Amino acid sequence: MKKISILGSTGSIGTQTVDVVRANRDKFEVVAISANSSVDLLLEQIKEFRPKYVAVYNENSAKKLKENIPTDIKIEVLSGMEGLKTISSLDEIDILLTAVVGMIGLVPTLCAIQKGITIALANKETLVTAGQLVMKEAKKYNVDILPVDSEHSAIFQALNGESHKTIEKIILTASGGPFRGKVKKDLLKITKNEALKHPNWSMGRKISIDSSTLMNKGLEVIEAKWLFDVDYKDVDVVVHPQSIIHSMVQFNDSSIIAQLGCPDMRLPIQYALTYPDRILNDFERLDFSKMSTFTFEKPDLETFPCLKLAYDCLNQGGTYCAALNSANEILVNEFLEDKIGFYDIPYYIEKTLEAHNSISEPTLEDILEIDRWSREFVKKSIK
Ligand SMILES: NC(=O)C1=CN([C@@H]2O[C@H](COP(=O)(O)OP(=O)(O)OC[C@H]3O[C@@H](n4cnc5c(N)ncnc54)[C@H](OP(=O)(O)O)[C@@H]3O)[C@@H](O)[C@H]2O)C=CC1
Ligand SMILES: CC(=O)[C@@H](O)[C@H](O)COP(=O)(O)O
Ligand SMILES: [Mn+2]
Repeated sequence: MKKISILGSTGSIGTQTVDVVRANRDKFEVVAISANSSVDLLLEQIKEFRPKYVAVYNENSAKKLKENIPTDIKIEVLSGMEGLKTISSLDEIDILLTAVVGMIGLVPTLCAIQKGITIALANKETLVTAGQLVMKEAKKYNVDILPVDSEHSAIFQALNGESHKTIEKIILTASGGPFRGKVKKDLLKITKNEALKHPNWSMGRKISIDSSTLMNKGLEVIEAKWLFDVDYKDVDVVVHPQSIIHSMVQFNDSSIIAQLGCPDMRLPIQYALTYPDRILNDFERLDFSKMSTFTFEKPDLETFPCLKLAYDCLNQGGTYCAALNSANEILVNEFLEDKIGFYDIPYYIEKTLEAHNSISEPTLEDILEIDRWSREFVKKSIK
């Protein structure tokens, strides 16, 4: 039995993790769950899985949950950042599946690493914000960071048994998002509902908007750089609208190894939870006889400047990626609240990056301060 704690059990990745656990009750035990404020869903998960701990970030929601837990259920209810840190670093857990959205996942993930707990990482913003620091700590505490993001799981699988020295480049596939093939003038007035319609994946709202701007791919280039310890110039992006090839690795003998599958996040979640084993499931199988086309294109950096901004931040180093991420988190939120337009996202990110004073070799405190500054800068700039 692997004992699991889930950060963000009520979201898109969180509920699919719960599905994987539900199908394999003999292999996994859910020890702790958490969310920001989704009390009703947490209550259902508590009744079904009987975890020992639940952490609710929002204090009022924590209070509400406590009042509604049936008296015959024994569970410790925690709240705030302390609650997230506690359920991430419990002595009794084997693996932390981090599926919160945003860099709020950073500190709890670091706490888990410092306790030697294996990380199944969906929360890409953690590595985007503090990749250097997180990977350094993981090395120090000899902790595996197992990717859940579909592209990174594909790369991880392609690298199985290979020597790091032989990697020539990583080829990240991108769906192109809902606006693939459009040009800037078509997108000036698009709405959040259009941006939320991802062609292949059903995901949370933040990552869906990131996919529509191609910022998701930018964040994934940064994530790949840190996870696989490669130069960012060796991470290429190719648009593959079918989302069947989840990513590829090219080796020094010109061979390319890819991982393919139907778009279903339960597969990379399951692989991270069972690694190094594979287990049987009933997920849909690919049928090549029914697939007529596999296509590939170059990403359009003029229409989707966010991807280029992410590469620029990697080139600059220091805290540029942290500033990019925090600005993007605020701007996506503003876009989702109809307060700004689609192209305001790259516009204000660029303004933030221009005004930002980068710190090389940042500490956690430096990164948290850059995060605070970037958020405030963006909010003031929008006003
Ligand atoms: N969805 C997908 O298919 C994929 C997602 N990812 C990455 O996985 C992460 C999660 O994405 P996704 O599942 O789509 O996001 P969702 O928005 O669907 O879910 C987010 C989860 O985080 C919780 N949460 C939000 N804020 C806090 C907080 N302050 N404290 C504690 N919990 C919080 C939410 O709780 P509540 O319900 O209370 O709001 C919810 O459980 C992101 O980093 C994303 O980029 C990567 C690859 C694919
Ligand atoms: C499922 C997953 O891993 C997402 O990150 C997905 O890749 C988003 O699709 P895009 O390729 O459109 O960003
Ligand atoms: Mn992805």
